[in-house]
Amino acid sequence: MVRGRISRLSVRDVRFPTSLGGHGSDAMHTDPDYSAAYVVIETDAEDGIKGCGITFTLGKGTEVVVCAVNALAHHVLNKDLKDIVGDFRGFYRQLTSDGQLRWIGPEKGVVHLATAAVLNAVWDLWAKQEGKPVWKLLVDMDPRTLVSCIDFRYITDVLTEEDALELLQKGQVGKKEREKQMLAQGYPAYTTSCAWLGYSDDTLKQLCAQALKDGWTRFKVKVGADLQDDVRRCQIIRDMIGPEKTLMMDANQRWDVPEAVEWMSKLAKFKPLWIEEPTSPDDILGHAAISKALVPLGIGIATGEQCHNRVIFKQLLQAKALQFLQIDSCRLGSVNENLSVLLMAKKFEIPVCPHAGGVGLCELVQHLIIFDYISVSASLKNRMCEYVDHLHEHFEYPVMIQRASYMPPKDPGYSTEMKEESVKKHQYPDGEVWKKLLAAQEN
Ligand SMILES: C[C@H](O)[C@@H](O)[C@@H](O)[C@H](O)C(=O)O
Ligand SMILES: [Mg+2]
Repeated sequence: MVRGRISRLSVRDVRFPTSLGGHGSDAMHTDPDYSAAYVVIETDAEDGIKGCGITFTLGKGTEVVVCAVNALAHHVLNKDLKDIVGDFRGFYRQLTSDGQLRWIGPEKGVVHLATAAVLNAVWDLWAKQEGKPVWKLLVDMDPRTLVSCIDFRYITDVLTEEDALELLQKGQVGKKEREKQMLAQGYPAYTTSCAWLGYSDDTLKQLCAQALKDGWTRFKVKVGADLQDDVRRCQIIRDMIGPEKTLMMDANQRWDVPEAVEWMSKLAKFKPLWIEEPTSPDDILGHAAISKALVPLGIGIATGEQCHNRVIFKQLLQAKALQFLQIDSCRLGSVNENLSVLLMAKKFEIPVCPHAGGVGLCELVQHLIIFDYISVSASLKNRMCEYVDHLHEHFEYPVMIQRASYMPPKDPGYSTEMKEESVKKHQYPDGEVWKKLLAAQEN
């Protein structure tokens, strides 16, 4: 089924001026322009099918990721897709272990974001050629093939190939029923879109009222910049959603460890399910200390959107530093590395609640979490996938939300293909949208 030699790779810098409306803003990222390094790979096969992949960025710096994608391109060009996916572990290893490029990683930062964009495009291409959405490609794949996509280097002390195989084989039981359930009911979601930090109280109230009308029952609010503001905003939301609905808080790495504990003790009365990214994403023991202090107050720790790689996730799990694990489809090395993290989370019995606050992240991560439910976790307890209501109109296959749940995508691929018109308009700095904005800034 898999065909063609990769004949072309292009990468573009696509930016949306979301900062103008405060969309996506938080305590650390006060002016985010949701952006992507957008990769398209083509083959010499006659079908004309292209693979599209993104990694998520915030405006400035997208051009750096674009450079890194170009630096990785020679690993992909002129390769047969059959050879890539036939030894996907080897290919992942080749990309992440480039003897020169790994010096500016390894498996972290810009070069890893670039790896994600390239691999996301490969998964999109593979799934499109198979005529299946990525989640279904994964669900239908036999456990041995799934395991052959994973690089177990650095994680065999907690997850060996044999462990992974065993977990996936166990996951086969009841798979058909769970797939049916997903197709009928979808995967539960929560919304972050009402309560970005840059929104006024009026906007917050209006969006929250609308979200309640639309059936949302789980809400995330940004905190961390100013305690009085947090108290006021959390009070507004809690009053509006009532005591039963779920509230989460997200500080985006704003605090030191003692400050996180102190601040959250003051917000505990709003009964948050979790505090997300209370401190530096690299501080594993710091997260463990915060977790130890806050779990008795009924507050869990969630983190992962800026977790470099499977090694850090391994240590967060080993150190009991998190109660909710947030995978990211563009920060980790695509499906391959996410598979290893889903399996480690299963082993440690920690619920996975993916990160999706960005452009295209909802589109991608829905595939991973639907696969996780059907083939790995088999549980919805304490689990939900983030949703943000921004920029879906720029995608060829946008997410479908019904009754506050992600409905499994049916179109082949990874839902990553962007509308050419949108890409052209938003390309930085020459697209129509940016030409206008940059000219206005000059005047
Ligand atoms: C800058 C971005 O919008 C972040 O604030 C966002 O990803 C956030 O942390 C989230 O959890 O959705
Ligand atoms: Mg977050």
